[in-house]
Amino acid sequence: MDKEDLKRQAAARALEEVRSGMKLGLGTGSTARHFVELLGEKVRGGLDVIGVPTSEVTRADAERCGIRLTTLDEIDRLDLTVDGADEVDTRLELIKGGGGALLREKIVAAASDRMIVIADESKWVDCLGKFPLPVEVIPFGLAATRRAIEKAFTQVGAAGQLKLRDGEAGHAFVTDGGHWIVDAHLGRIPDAPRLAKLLSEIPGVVEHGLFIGIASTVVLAGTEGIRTVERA
Ligand SMILES: O=C(CO)[C@H](O)[C@H](O)COP(=O)(O)O
Repeated sequence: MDKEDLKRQAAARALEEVRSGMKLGLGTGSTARHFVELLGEKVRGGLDVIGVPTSEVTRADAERCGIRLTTLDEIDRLDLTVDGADEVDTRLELIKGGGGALLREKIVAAASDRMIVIADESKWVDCLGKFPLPVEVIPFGLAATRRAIEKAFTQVGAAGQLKLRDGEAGHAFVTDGGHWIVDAHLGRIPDAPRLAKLLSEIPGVVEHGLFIGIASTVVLAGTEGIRTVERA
């Protein structure tokens, strides 16, 4: 079974949690896209839901699939967000933002009663940090912001290279919010909750890819089957 099959299986399991009338956060990335496609099939079969997309790419996918969309300005809370992740640890702390949508993903997940993370089992780790940690930054004063980010890493005993994410034609990658992303190649993040707090205090940092205490459930699809882990 290839990875896309596993991602789709995880997405299908999460879909079992969706009921008519729900307001849903729609994640970004290849695994979340499977969920959007499967949800679209249900919607075409009569399921009545409304979604808030976490990126322009997901907005386009959802529209193509016939899913009704709204915004967080028009509705209050969401019942459920289903999204992928780049890494998940045993405390259900996440690294997200490989696809560059971390800011909207975090806003949407935080506005949801539940967040289900869907992933293939390769995303499950003992310690976060092998996947480069995305940090969304304001272009103004980038060098100063980078220094502050590096200081935060030192404070938690982490170290590694910070690389500005490349976009098209030699330009920096630009997020849906018009910001840049620096990816931190740390290898290991010893204290993710503390690092999350420190990064949030840096003025030039818009958001970071550490999702702490946000995911309620992780659905992991592997060759042995599907495993569901709930946050303690
Ligand atoms: O955080 C994300 C996008 O910003 C994605 O959820 C994350 O990168 C996982 O993507 P994929 O399902 O393609 O592995």
